[in-house]
Amino acid sequence: MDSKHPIAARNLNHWFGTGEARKQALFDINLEVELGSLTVLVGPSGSGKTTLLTLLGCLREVQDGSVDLLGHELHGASGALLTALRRRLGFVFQAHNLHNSLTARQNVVMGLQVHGNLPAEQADAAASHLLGLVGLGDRLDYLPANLSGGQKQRVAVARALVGNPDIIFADEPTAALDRVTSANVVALIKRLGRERGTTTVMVTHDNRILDQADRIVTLEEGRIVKSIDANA
Ligand SMILES: Nc1ncnc2c1ncn2[C@@H]1O[C@H](COP(=O)(O)OP(=O)(O)OP(=O)(O)O)[C@@H](O)[C@H]1O
Repeated sequence: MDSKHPIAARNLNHWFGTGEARKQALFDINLEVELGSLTVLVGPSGSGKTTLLTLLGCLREVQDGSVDLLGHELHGASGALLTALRRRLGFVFQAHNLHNSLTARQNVVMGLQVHGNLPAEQADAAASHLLGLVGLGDRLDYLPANLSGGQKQRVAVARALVGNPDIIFADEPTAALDRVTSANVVALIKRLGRERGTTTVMVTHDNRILDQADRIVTLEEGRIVKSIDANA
């Protein structure tokens, strides 16, 4: 891999549908993401942000062009390689996909299980620690049904981060969070970037996050129309 860029997309195009209904959603996307940085994708509804995020995150098949992720080409990659790469990624999407029969802590522990078998005590401790960091230290044993939307979102954030991923992909992760919690989540992501070189790519319209971003990439009608390096 180009060690400075855990993600590099080149001449990336993407289409949905077939025949008459076939419609191009992304046009000639070129993007390099710096190691340990926070990159934010913005743009109007339907501009292709989620499509791009899911392509970079191995959640959608690359049809045309190239994505180099952690030193591996995703275009034409085998299922086994994609599975191995996904284990190195953390995802926060709006549909939290929490398990309703598991407590907050057990849900976060699930985020560790793809990484092999940590002793249960250590896994519990890591999950409790992360839940404490997102302000849910007093809700460890609550079921999702007894948590608010914002609290469930925080559980999803903790689950994405607990496995110490190389890259975090997040779609509006702070949408349902209050100001303080949102700031905490962003501070945590920034700290992971500094201390562990964790790279984050996030779709968001949250101004509090835009202020903290290293790069802001604007999409319009499937094209990158602006890319601002906030540190330049
Ligand atoms: N599964 C799909 N099948 C067909 N078309 C799709 C599919 N997913 C997205 N699209 C289309 O691709 C384009 C980009 O959608 P995408 O969800 O990436 O936009 P977005 O910028 O994330 O929007 P939003 O901010 O509303 O979430 C849109 O025109 C959308 O209708």
